[in-house]
Amino acid sequence: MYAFPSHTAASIPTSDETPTSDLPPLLVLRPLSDTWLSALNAKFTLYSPSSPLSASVHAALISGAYNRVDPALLDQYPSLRCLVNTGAGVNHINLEECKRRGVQVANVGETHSKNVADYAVGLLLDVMRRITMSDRYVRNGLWVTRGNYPLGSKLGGKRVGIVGLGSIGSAIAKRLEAFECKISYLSRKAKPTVSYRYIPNICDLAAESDILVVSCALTKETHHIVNKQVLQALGKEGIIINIGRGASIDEPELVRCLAQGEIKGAGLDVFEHEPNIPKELIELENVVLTPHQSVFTPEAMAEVIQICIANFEAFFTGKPVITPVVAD
Ligand SMILES: O=CC(=O)O
Repeated sequence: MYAFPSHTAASIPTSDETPTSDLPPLLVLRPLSDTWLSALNAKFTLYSPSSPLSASVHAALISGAYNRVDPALLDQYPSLRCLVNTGAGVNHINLEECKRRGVQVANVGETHSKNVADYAVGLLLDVMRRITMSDRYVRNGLWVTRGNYPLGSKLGGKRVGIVGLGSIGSAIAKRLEAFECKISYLSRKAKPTVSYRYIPNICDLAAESDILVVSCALTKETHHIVNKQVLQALGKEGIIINIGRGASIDEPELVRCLAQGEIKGAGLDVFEHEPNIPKELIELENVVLTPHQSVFTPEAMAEVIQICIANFEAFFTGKPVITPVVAD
């Protein structure tokens, strides 16, 4: 999922039982690039999970890709009081268990929202205007032998249903307003501050949309929120975009609907069992597939490092973390 290059957590110089620095100790439970390592090394003494002292460290850096934070993991590190997650989604963290054990949890707040929103619009334009498909067509020499590629559809003016109008969904809506799209949304509650239409039922939202964009957090309530009925309500001309979490869509059902022409196309950056993607999906022409990368830009990464450091600095000076995640 998170394609951070180079170092793995195991390659962090393991501080031994006699710390040689006064910098606060930090357990690193995720792979790190050189940029991360040098930024963190300047502020903290880094411990890898294999360090004999790891069980006594109070703060840890984690990521959604590698760390399911469940009672078993928390048992291994009984001294932990602060976890900072380098992403936005926290479906891999048992927040109630953290709360029960007095572990503060932070993520990176809204840092990723604009990047993810740009990417969602990019995927949508790609699917509708068939950009990747046309690229394949040209590369395969088919322009010469078969002539022009079939027309894609216009995005402007389409009805877009946004599932989850949090900071990512709102940033997507704002971008799509510029395309004169008609925006409706589903979220836990209607948002009095927005003018978009609130449709509290997902099947109704799909039935009233040409495009469904999934941008909600993955929770018990949103697991497979897009199921067979929703896809059927979206209909044969419908397009689905997912930049949230794969398991918000019933993936086998999505593949079946795409293959049988029950919906028109999909742009997917997330999947149910990453990095594994159903073979049938890969074989389909009407989809654009990318490897869970909507958050990644160098600009976002620089910001993420600063936010993670600021959270740890708050924790180590006895203050609450600055971008807390709270259990519902
Ligand atoms: O998917 C990425 C994130 O949760 O930040």
